[in-house]
Amino acid sequence: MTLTPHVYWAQRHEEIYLRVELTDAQNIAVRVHENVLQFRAQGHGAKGQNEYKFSLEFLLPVKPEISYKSTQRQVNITVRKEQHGWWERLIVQERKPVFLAPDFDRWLDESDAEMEIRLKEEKRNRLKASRHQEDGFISLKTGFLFVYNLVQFLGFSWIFVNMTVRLFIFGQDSLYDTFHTISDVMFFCQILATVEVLNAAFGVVRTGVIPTLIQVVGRNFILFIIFGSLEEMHHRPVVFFVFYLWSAIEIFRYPFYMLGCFNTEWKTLTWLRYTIWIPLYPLGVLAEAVAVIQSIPLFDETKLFSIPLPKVIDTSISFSYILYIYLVLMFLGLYINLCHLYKQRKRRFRTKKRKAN
Ligand SMILES: CCCCCCCCCCCCC[C@@H](O)CC(=O)SCCNC(=O)CCNC(=O)[C@H](O)C(C)(C)COP(=O)(O)OP(=O)(O)OC[C@H]1O[C@@H](n2cnc3c(N)ncnc32)[C@H](O)[C@@H]1OP(=O)(O)O
Repeated sequence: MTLTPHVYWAQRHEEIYLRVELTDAQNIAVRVHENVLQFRAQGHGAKGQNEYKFSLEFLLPVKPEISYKSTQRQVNITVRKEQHGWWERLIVQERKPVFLAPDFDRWLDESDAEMEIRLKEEKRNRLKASRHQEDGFISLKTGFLFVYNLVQFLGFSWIFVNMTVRLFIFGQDSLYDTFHTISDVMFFCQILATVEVLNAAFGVVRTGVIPTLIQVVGRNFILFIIFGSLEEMHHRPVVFFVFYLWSAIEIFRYPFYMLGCFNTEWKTLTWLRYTIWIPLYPLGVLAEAVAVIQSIPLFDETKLFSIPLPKVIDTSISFSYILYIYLVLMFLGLYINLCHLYKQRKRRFRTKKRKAN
């Protein structure tokens, strides 16, 4: 005697779903030939562990390729309709066989199914639109970062090359007029560098705000307050050392970022970006500290930026006190940024190694 399993069905405009109630089905044979689906399998059904089979002649043409998935409780079969449309019933015979019933878990009537299609379509369109928006934002961000890094690279390269050439041509004399030849471009680059704090704050780049703030505020303090406001500092060799050390890292850092904008890297450049800060950063802070120390008597003499006290006391608080505090802050800043750069270096080379494995 042929045993038939319970079969439940539902449809969409493009597909037919069949759920065959057989537990632990094995040796499943299912195929569609000339719109007739034939199914045979062994499993546990309404009549216990047995071989079960059934066949269905579909009402309208279907594609011969079918897909099925057997789970512990049932076999799910998906058949694709030859033509997109809604069928009034599943099979050719008007009287449905007793083993066949609607699958109410998946059942939709035609208007529900149309609504489902519309919702899917809308979801797809929304996804597409947000992807377009995202792509637009990413390319705008990449373009902005690339131009920013390029401008900084050109600025710092000009500074570095100019100072090197002048050193070769004028020797020691070039140390005394660095400020006059270089300061305009350095002012421009360092004002522009405040963009890096905003980039970090608004998540445009993946980096911490504090290290960037320390870097930008630290340099701008030296550039604008110590060098910019005291003419007596302009001819000191310390300007040369500070500017040279600052630009020496930037001629590697910015091209590294430029390549990063296109997800590209040049290993030597990456190594230089994450390595030469090791000698340059402490030397840079040392040069900046020398500049601050040299400026202290000048601020005392000129009383520039001193804070006046009430007339009866007839004195003022010299700016040099602020500079002593700043000297302490500098070494605190140096410590924070050395730790940050060390972490960034470890992260970069660890990731690279993992990728290589
Ligand atoms: C709170 C204020 C208190 C003020 C107190 C003042 C204290 C004073 C302390 C003074 C210390 C300053 C001394 C300093 O002036 C001395 C010198 O500069 S000497 C010369 C040597 N200097 C250096 O080597 C430092 C150079 N500067 C830097 O490295 C950065 O400015 C720093 C913030 C320190 C670290 O950079 P960052 O955190 O950004 O690390 P990464 O380069 O690894 O970048 C992280 C990821 O972000 C991507 N990124 C970053 N910037 C850009 C960009 N412009 N364009 C594109 N992409 C960018 C980068 O690719 C990384 O992405 P991923 O991880 O995906 O690779």
